[in-house]
Amino acid sequence: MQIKNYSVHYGDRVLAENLQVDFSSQVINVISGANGSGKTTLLDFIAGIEIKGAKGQKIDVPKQQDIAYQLQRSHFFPTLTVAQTIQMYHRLSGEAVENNEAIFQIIKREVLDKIWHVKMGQLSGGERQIILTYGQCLLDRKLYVFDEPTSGVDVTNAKIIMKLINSLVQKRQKLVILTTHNLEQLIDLPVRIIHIDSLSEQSN
Ligand SMILES: Nc1ncnc2c1ncn2[C@@H]1O[C@H](COP(=O)(O)OP(=O)(O)OP(=O)(O)O)[C@@H](O)[C@H]1O
Repeated sequence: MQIKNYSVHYGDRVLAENLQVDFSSQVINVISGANGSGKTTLLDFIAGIEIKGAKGQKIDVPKQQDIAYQLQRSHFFPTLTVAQTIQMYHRLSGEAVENNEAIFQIIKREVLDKIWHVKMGQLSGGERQIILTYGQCLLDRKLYVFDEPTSGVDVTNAKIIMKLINSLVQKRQKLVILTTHNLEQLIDLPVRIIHIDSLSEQSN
């Protein structure tokens, strides 16, 4: 998958100019860069959120209905329990993936079962992030996009989230793109790091 001739202009401010970004289906594609460098803007563009000022050519980007996009600090219904939240994802996706993939069963046993009847609004930020990532990974899509999925998450929970995301690539041959400021959490994982700032420098 590729984005070509990608430019973002906000008035006089040029965030990107004629960039080309290639994504691989063999590894986790990680977009890194400073605050405000345009990581979320690029994810929004890929996911089909229309952004005034952004344009580019999408090559082999799946249709919008084949993309799962998890926003940064996404919130779910705070009064639903974990069980009800997972049930909602099941209604969207069926239970086949959960039953076939060992990683789901491990996380269910080690993390979810302990908080199964707790309301989403009562969970810690890190716990909520695991539930939402778990739910996203239950969906059966071609492309999965995660905006800072481990932001504000402790080391143990970040590892769980990254294991889930990695299973999309390794076990289910899905295309995965994520952004992060925590490159150290990617050690030992098959990743391709795309430094958005240096892409901009190359095009200047
Ligand atoms: N509608 C808009 N008009 C002007 N500037 C905008 C608009 N939308 C976004 N921006 C600017 O674009 C820049 C890129 O934003 P973006 O959210 O993509 O950054 P980011 O790399 O994801 O940052 P962070 O690491 O802080 O999450 C920011 O400086 C933001 O202020």
